[in-house]
Amino acid sequence: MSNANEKRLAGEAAIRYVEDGAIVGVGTGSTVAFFIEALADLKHRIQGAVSSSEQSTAQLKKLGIPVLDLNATGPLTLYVDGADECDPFKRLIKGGGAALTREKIVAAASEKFVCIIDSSKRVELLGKFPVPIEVIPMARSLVGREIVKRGGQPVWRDGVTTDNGNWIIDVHGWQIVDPVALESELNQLPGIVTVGLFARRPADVVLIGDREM
Ligand SMILES: O=C[C@H](O)[C@H](O)[C@H](O)COP(=O)(O)O
Repeated sequence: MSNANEKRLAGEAAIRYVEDGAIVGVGTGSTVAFFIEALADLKHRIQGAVSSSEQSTAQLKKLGIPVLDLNATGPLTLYVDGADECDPFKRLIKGGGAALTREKIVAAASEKFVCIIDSSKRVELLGKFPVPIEVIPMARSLVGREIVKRGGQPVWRDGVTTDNGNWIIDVHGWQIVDPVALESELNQLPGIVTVGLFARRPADVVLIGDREM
């Protein structure tokens, strides 16, 4: 089966976690786009969605799904999002689409995180996909030097500005044996807004195509 078909199946399968009357946390990316399409069929049964990016907001609005402000909703029951890599413990690399900061916020506000992927995203060890890090622009070089000290090769995603007005550094060359420790350590560095490791708060459910991992 092609990756696109698996993404579609995963997006559609995640619908079974949506409860009547829910406010659904919605991630970003090509897999989530299938979920949003399927969610539109249920739009009269939900209150709306909290979006993790301008891209998802545009799609949600186009399909007539109300987009709500996280500050007004309180905790969410469900967050659905894709990933760039997923290890056997449901720990993830995210941020290939530069939406990692809002994604991590909405994930943190949600009781259950359902991650939807195609089988190419499954790995034993995280790190083949470069780890995205959102940085405050003036801290780009500082953060880059800190990454080099930790054995990574930082590459500035030149030309990309996040929805929050920041920049992205992609870190190549890490084989991440302890993603929780690395995420915690990087979170302490001045200038880093968000690390694209979702290990301290991994997914609760991973759907690869329409089957649960
Ligand atoms: O910033 C983007 C997100 O973290 C996406 O969830 C991730 O890049 C996966 O995207 P896709 O579903 O397009 O492979």
